[in-house]
Amino acid sequence: MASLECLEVKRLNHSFGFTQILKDINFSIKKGEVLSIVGPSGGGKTTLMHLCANLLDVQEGSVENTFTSSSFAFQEARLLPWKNVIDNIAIGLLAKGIKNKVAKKMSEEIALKFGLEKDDFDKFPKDLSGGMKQRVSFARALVVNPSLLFLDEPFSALDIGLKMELQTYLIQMVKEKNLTILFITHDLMEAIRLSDKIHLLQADPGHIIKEFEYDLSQEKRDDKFVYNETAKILQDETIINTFELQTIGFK
Ligand SMILES: Nc1ncnc2c1ncn2[C@@H]1O[C@H](COP(=O)(O)OP(=O)(O)OP(=O)(O)O)[C@@H](O)[C@H]1O
Repeated sequence: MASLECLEVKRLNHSFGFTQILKDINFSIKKGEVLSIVGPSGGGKTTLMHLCANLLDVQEGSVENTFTSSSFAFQEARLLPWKNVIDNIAIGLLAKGIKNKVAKKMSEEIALKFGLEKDDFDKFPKDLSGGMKQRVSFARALVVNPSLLFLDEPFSALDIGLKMELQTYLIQMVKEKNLTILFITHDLMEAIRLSDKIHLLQADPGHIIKEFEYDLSQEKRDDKFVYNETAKILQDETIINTFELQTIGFK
């Protein structure tokens, strides 16, 4: 039986003060899909994600979310400074009513899976590198086994090795657990590596101007596929205009 879990965005408009940020946004995400919203800086991607994730009140239009659970990872790890690595990871589990001892054990297991070491478990965020913080942030988001994961530029501050490692892990989760992802990025290569669908958000006000679809399953996408598809998309007239690539000599 097909899953009924779905996120549906209809005729969404959003303004801050007198400035319209989003205009007539429509899309839906089904269970197991990875949808990326790409677009230039300031175009309204984060605002759109916050509306979808119920972190911001909808002013006009609707967001219907029937996923059973969701979690987030952001560009900055947003860890609680007064909690150590394991306690930061365990937050969502404890909020779900899971017993302290079990939550701790689950957090330790996922911490190891995400490349943290036993020596790191008692460390506080101030004593972690940026990459370690992001590992903790991913572990915290995934330990609750979410049905829908919201990702807002979570890789942008990471080195290429860690980026690939975390992306490979996500792809594995999509395949094994049918994880659904709404992914915000301005990195086309990243979007092509991970997404079933890419929606291009043009700014002023932010609206979806074009959609791209990729059928090849993510675990089969090698570097050649990603480079070729990125080269192709960079020649797309709408992409060139949206990212204003002609002014920097890409044409
Ligand atoms: N709380 C707020 N109050 C007023 N203006 C805001 C608020 N949040 C965002 N904005 C404005 O809305 C516009 C879109 O911002 P948003 O962060 O959604 O864009 P973005 O596409 O995610 O950008 P980036 O890729 O740089 O993170 C920007 O002009 C920003 O200054």
